[in-house]
Amino acid sequence: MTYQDARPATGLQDAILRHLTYTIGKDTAHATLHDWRMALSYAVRDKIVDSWFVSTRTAYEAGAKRVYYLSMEFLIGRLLGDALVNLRFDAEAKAAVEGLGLSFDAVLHDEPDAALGNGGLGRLAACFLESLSTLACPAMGYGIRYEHGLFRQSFEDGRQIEQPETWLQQRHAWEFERPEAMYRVGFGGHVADQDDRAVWTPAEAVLAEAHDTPVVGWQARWTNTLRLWGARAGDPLDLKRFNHGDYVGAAAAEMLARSISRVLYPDDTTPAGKELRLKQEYFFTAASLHDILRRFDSEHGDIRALPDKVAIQLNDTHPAIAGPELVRLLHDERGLPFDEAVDLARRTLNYTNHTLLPEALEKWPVDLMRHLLPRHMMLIDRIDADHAAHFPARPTPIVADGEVNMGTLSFVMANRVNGVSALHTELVKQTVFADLHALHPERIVNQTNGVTPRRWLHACNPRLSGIITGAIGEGWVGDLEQLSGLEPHLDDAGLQDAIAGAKRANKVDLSNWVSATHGVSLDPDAMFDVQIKRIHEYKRQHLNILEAVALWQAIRANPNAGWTPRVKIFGGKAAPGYVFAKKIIHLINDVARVLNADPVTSPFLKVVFLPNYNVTLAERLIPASDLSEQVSTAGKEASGTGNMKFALNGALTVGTLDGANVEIRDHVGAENFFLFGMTAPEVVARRAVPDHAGQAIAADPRLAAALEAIHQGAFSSDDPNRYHDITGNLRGPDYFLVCSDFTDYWRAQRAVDAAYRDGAHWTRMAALNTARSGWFSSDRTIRGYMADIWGATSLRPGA
Ligand SMILES: [N-]=[N+]=N[C@]1([C@H](N)O)O[C@H](CO)[C@@H](O)[C@H](O)[C@H]1O
Repeated sequence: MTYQDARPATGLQDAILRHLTYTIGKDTAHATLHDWRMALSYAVRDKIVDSWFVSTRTAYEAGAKRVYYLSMEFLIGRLLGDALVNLRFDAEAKAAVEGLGLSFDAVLHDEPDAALGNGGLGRLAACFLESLSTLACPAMGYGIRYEHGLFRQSFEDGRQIEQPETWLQQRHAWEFERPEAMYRVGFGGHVADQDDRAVWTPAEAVLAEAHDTPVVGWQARWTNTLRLWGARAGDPLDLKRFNHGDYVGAAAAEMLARSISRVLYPDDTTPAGKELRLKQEYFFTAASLHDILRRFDSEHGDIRALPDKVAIQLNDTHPAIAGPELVRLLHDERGLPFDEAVDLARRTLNYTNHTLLPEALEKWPVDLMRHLLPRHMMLIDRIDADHAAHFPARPTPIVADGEVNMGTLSFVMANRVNGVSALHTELVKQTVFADLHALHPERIVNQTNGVTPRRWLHACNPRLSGIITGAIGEGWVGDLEQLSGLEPHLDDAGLQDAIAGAKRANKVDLSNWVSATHGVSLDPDAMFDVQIKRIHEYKRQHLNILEAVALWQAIRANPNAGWTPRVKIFGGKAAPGYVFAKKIIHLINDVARVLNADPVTSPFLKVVFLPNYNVTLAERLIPASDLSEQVSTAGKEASGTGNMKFALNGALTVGTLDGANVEIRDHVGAENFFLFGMTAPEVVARRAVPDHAGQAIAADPRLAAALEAIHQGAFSSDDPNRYHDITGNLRGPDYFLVCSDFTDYWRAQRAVDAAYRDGAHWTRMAALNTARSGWFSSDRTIRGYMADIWGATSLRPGA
């Protein structure tokens, strides 16, 4: 079967009207914006299905090796705009919708974000699926169909308020139910020996029901599947109880079952550690492995060929139970000898580590694991003993101190383990997995993260995208390293003006939106200095706001010193239980209230915290950004991916040598990057210095004054002691070295001010960031996984 181009035919307006009538059941006179958006979505979806069927058939007939990406999170965002761009229908759709007298923007913005993730890890999974399709690599994503994604964030008196997210309140246009793909997943119960085979009899079971979303690649030449599992009870209603008027009891089983896929745990990096979370992790992992083996059996005969035909990627430790579960399916259910089952599983599984934060590595109490998954606990002990037997000299136990270390389990059961940036991978070898690395020196490899250029440049920044295509053609969208072709053109004044003009127009759009939705007016000629990411101490949003306070004080002291007008824009959610992070949010809002009302300084400095940061808000903010804040304590941010999106869209980075910042600086050139702060080894050394914060404060009066203002309640006159926990921490332990990096951060920010005042120079640096960021495409990352980890190939010639 040769490759067949699956690109579809057109006539979109007719299709929209047909779906409005026959799928939505509305006539044009009564249709709502939502109806039109659904009709357009169905019309577009029809065209994706054609590519989907061809891709699915081609993969089957090729008997190709398949990649399975197991992730508790897929931070997808909206799909309509992305589908239109990948189908190359965005222009026609705009014409069709406007031809029907509607606003194209309004229709697109009617779609809720699919916020099925917390941050970078979840968004990376979504970018990876899109690149897997663009590269025509047969693959499936497996995850959970949460009824409620990441909570909605709003502010009340500057405090974060969480409300349930409700993306499924209305029909989700992009999914197809697959009731035929339904699996029973057991929990609890006991294990008995029958004719020297372990037989697990669960105490309870839920059904995992599949919902498929097609993932279309660039130019719709290939479409893979994202399969999300929804949980439901075997018996949805206990009629006897119902007939006895016990209505709650009658629905209890259904409620209990559905709670497994009810809501996403809102913790980024740090694990929830709750029993329900472990149930979620086993639920989707078990259903996915069942489905993978069913498909394998339908295509291939001998299970011993599994590693040749299947590569499974574990997105962090969340699906780490896949190791024992696959051994259970091969050994207990299919009768393979234990060692062979372990070997097959190990050659099929791979694990990505996304963080070094000790508190982020999942550890489950042995009692809980034994209670919930008795057979798996037995297998974990046996795998542990088996590994220890191979390396008696250097014990690296999976089970220790009454806990199951899911990181060690993932490592021991993986063929390849990878970090997500060059620095992170080295630190993984030197710290969290140093012992295991010594035992298995070939196992850890690096795959530096990437982002899809379709969503994160072509779709979200059409102005810059058009200019680039005008200069070098459109090949860059599918082959991002072609952006380097821009560089020889950058002396052309016309091109520079166009690039500067596009950035300013994006900033005007953002200013209009911020003023319309938040009542804050922003000067589009001011520098837009943006920090958008989850709120966490290691990401140091409090270093950024401390600098804002110091700058405010400096401007007040000398208003006519020729300050560079700057707007500091923040966005990001704090895990609901993370009190210190929520305090940082409150502080930023309190500082914003005071600074923005200050007639002396507000022409030069404004602070805005935009609520409910999500994928769609990122798509609005990043094209309008001049400065990207990547200021984490070196050695803490495994990679970052926002940093790549900003560089791609011509925002300059002020950042530390942490995560992928290091590689961004290498690619864009040190002269086009504002570096500051200690390196990872310097951080470790500085932390050992007694009273390192006190010393830094004593050496920098500006820092001392800013801290004192916060401490004295300058931004919380209604509650002067409100931030004593923050100032107490920064003047004391300051584990993330905010104070020790402050002086150099201030220096870097003043260098940024100076550079921004030279518009042509700034534009050139910005354009060089774009031209030299091609390597940070998730297509490049996925090619790396295909070659170095999965041994998978593209089914499209020349991909
Ligand atoms: N979990 N986790 N880890 C992260 C992010 N918080 O989601 O994964 C992201 C994706 O690998 C990284 O970019 C980021 O540095 C890292 O902290």
